[in-house]
Amino acid sequence: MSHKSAKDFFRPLAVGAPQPLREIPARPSRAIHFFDPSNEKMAAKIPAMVGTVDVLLGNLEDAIKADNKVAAREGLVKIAQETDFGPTQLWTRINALDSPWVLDDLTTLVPAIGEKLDVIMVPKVQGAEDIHYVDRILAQLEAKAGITRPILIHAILETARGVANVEEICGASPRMQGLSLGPADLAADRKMKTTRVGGGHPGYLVREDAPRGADGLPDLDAKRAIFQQDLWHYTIAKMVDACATHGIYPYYGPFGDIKDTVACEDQFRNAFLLGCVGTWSLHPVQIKIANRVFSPSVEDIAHARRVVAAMGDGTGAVMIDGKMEDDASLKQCLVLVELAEKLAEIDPDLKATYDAIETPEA
Ligand SMILES: CC(C)(COP(=O)(O)OP(=O)(O)OC[C@H]1O[C@@H](n2cnc3c(N)ncnc32)[C@H](O)[C@@H]1OP(=O)(O)O)[C@@H](O)C(=O)NCCC(=O)NCCSC(=O)C[C@](C)(O)C(=O)O
Ligand SMILES: [Mg+2]
Repeated sequence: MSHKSAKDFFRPLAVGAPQPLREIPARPSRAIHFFDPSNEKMAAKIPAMVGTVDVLLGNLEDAIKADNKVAAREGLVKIAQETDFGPTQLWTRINALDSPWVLDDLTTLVPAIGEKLDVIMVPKVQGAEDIHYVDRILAQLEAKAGITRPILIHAILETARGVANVEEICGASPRMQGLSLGPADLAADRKMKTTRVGGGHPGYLVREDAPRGADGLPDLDAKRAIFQQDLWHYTIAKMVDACATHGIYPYYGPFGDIKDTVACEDQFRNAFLLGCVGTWSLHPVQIKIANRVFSPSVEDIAHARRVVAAMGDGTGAVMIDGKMEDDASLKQCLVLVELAEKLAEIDPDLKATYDAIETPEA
């Protein structure tokens, strides 16, 4: 595998293409809300959703019928041209690189709405070669269309090979913005035996030991607690490490059981706690869940500010509520405080909530 020299990594890949970014901005993206631009009823709702969700994503790939692929592409162009997105980001998910639609997706979208598109999500990414292909063609199209800032790339991990190559994918281009989990395709590709779109599985569990009976032997008839485990823990943790290593952002992905808002919130929170910055929303009901979960809680911010106040110059160790805090726990607290500040910039309700927190004397 040949790698570019350091001096060439940030060179545009086409004459006249915009300068690649040296750092990917940490823009709030708690919910990436999917819509089908060929579905007129759904598309009509999009302009009113601006400002209520961090990212609106016009989906062109799976979940769009083959007969509607052109209508979806054209519908997205129309919505993008007619809508002022304000603080809300506009993303798209293009068709897979081996599909008959992807070339037209790119050559249509970039000249028509390239200035408005923040991020292009590429499905079923297998390795760095897929990112290199999209990277070069975007540069050519941007140069031709006179686009002034680079369109970023987001890869969905939904094949075993993609997961195995996750680090080279993250480092393949300065356009790489982040990664999402594609649990349905990934399960199929790995031959996992779940038929669900994300979420846990009742068969994937650990069981409490049997209690000892009067004879000192395990009572195998006793009722024992079981704890469902997270099928996606390994992959999410791997994604988080790869993204943090490369300065880009990890996201959960779809939760297909739309009606089970409680389990959805649990799955999203697991991802938040492990380091993800956001998730997908497939239905309007999931936006509120994602915004709540991926915004630090009032309790977390109150605690974090106390630690920040108590730690002074950040060195040494102090006791707060019986617990030791030191340089490292200060850094943990700063992750939450800095995230809250970023979110408060774009979410006035959240700003009011955080502003109202009284920070007691340390
Ligand atoms: C699940 C579905 C079919 C239920 O659709 P529904 O019409 O049955 O739902 P509803 O509750 O009856 O809808 C209520 C209202 O909300 C609207 N609505 C409903 N959804 C949306 C939406 N997203 N955005 C905006 N509006 C929406 C809908 O049009 C309706 O409007 P109305 O009250 O005026 O009649 C529908 O919500 C939908 O199609 N969602 C998007 C699905 C999607 O994008 N799937 C692909 C991503 S997941 C994936 O690809 C996997 C992955 C990563 O690749 C891998 O793991 O491998
Ligand atoms: Mg998929």
